[in-house]
Amino acid sequence: MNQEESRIKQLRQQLQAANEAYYLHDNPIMEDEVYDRLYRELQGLEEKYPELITPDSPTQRIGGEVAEGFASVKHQIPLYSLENAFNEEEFRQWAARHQGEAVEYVCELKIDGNALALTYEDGVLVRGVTRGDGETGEEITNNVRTIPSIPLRLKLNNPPARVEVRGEAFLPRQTFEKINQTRQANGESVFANPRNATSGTLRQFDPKVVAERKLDFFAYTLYVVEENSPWQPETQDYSLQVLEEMGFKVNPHRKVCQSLEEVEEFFREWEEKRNTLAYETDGVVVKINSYALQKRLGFTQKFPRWAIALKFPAEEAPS
Ligand SMILES: NC(=O)c1cc2c(N)ncc(C(N)=O)c2s1
Repeated sequence: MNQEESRIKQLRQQLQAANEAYYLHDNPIMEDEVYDRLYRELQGLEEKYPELITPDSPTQRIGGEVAEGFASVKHQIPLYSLENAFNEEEFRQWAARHQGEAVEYVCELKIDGNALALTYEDGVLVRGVTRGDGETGEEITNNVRTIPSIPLRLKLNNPPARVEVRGEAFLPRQTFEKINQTRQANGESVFANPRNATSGTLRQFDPKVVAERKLDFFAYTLYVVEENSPWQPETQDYSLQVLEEMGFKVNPHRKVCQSLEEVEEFFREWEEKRNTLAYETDGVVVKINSYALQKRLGFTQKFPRWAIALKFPAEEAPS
């Protein structure tokens, strides 16, 4: 490897580490002007040696020309919807349907955004698709690549051949407010809420517009497609740990619960605290932790039997 190649490799590692610290851990390790200088040096070297450009280089996030439209793509693994429970009684009824097993639950915050399906092959992001109707979505890979908290390459040395990740793209409240202020200043219509603003942004034809909006992403489902991979998780809680190791942002406010009472305690805690968060959450997703038990319970026509969304009461509109 000649001197320029090793400099390119070093710059990519430094910029990737800086991105991760800033976007995943909200803990910058580099001043902006240093980042910009290193980024420009990498761009210069890649312009000089275009054959050395790789799809996961930090300079390749805002690629693609303006799309004409989005292709329809069938999800390899459908994105399921969740059954809702609006009160404790409905939650208890759901739990009674599979009671009798010593069940461990995982409670996660339900993020009020737009679900995305990501596909990685040999550790590299190859496709990003909207939820659509759960079976078929829109292929928006160039837009997904601009989301800083979505890794272009998994941080694993020996990644599985194929990995499917699901999660929620969202806009933190402050980012949402800024977008609406800009739109208002430009005489454009404003978005009603962060979820609509996220949806409108994901379906922009110009990736540069998407990049400016700085969408964020929490991963919450991992499918390691090959059976005997060392990364094959057996529980939801372990899946979330593997997703973090892979370089995804995973919501930290989650809890493994050994009883229904613990689940209800987690729900009440976050019903109280949710307005302290930088993003909107409309409930708690409760899943049975064991994948073996999830598999045994399976799905109804519409929902997994092993998960439920406990919805927070709708907030009073500000008077
Ligand atoms: N429709 C679904 O299956 C889900 C939807 C969501 C959501 N909006 N936010 C968080 C989770 C999660 N942590 O599992 C899920 S799962």
